[in-house]
Amino acid sequence: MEEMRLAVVGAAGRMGRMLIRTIAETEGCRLSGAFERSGSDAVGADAGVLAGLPALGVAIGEDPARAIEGAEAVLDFTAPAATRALAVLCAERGIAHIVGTTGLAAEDLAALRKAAESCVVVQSGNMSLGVNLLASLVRRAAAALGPDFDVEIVEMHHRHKVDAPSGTALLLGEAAAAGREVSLVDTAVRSRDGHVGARREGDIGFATLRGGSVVGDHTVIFAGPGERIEMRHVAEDRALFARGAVTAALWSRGRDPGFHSMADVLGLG
Ligand SMILES: NC(=O)C1=CN([C@@H]2O[C@H](COP(=O)(O)OP(=O)(O)OC[C@H]3O[C@@H](n4cnc5c(N)ncnc54)[C@H](OP(=O)(O)O)[C@@H]3O)[C@@H](O)[C@H]2O)C=CC1
Ligand SMILES: O=C(O)C1=N[C@H](C(=O)O)C[C@H](O)C1
Repeated sequence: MEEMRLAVVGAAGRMGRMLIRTIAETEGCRLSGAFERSGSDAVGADAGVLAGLPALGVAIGEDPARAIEGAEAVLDFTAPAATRALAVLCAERGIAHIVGTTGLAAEDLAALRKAAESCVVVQSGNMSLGVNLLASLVRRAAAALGPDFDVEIVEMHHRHKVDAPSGTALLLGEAAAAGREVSLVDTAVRSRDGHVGARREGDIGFATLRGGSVVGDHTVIFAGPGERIEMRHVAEDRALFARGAVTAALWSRGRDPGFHSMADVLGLG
């Protein structure tokens, strides 16, 4: 079968460069296009060279429509505004949209679900196997432990991260809420500061740490009467996320339009 053609958005970013390297080393796919924000220093550079590889013959563009022309899937780890604009472009062309961008608001997710009527959308706050397996374990633990066990989610990321809580922390929070059969919107306490009062039963709390070069640490704590369970995932390398995104792109080939999570891709759904 012909290699699958993949385009990378936000190509000069931490994940963009990692995606270019991962595509180059993965059998069955090749980079067909890459673009960056208009005015970026990376525009015009060879995508391979930008990612620390030999030249790939794909120049970084600044016109999204041209960059995704001919692609079968677009890998998108950028920012919410860029993801929303791409959702429309991918839907119009029936191109699979693999979304790793975090910090998405409810309206952004609604736009992705709308786009999924016309193309495959795979969206996840974390594309790694480990985190998606952890989420299914958290769901089971939350269902088994019940309200005597308070759920707190602690995450730490590098100093450059702009959104909080992390997409992964929210994904794990959703898993805990699903296990308890409650809505995360109704139970989440996303930060605490000052005289906030005692913890309400059923709250799902989040705490955010930022610093240094931490790739991504997440701990889900179930704190009960006299005992505590901590479930932890440590990401040591961004390649994890890039490999997950490329796996999702390959999985999307030939599928009907629809909205999917990484758990669907990995068979953990
Ligand atoms: N789901 C997952 O598994 C993972 C998700 N992420 C998420 O991916 C996103 C990116 O992370 P990271 O790579 O570290 O961030 P970076 O800031 O390094 O990269 C983002 C890139 O996207 C570019 N960009 C932003 N807006 C646009 C636009 N409108 N058009 C084209 N390019 C644009 C940025 O350009 P500029 O610098 O000019 O703004 C930048 O080059 C974050 O939301 C992060 O949380 C990260 C890792 C794993
Ligand atoms: O911004 C990052 O770096 C990461 N973002 C994702 C998140 O918000 O959870 C995934 C990973 O933890 C790295």
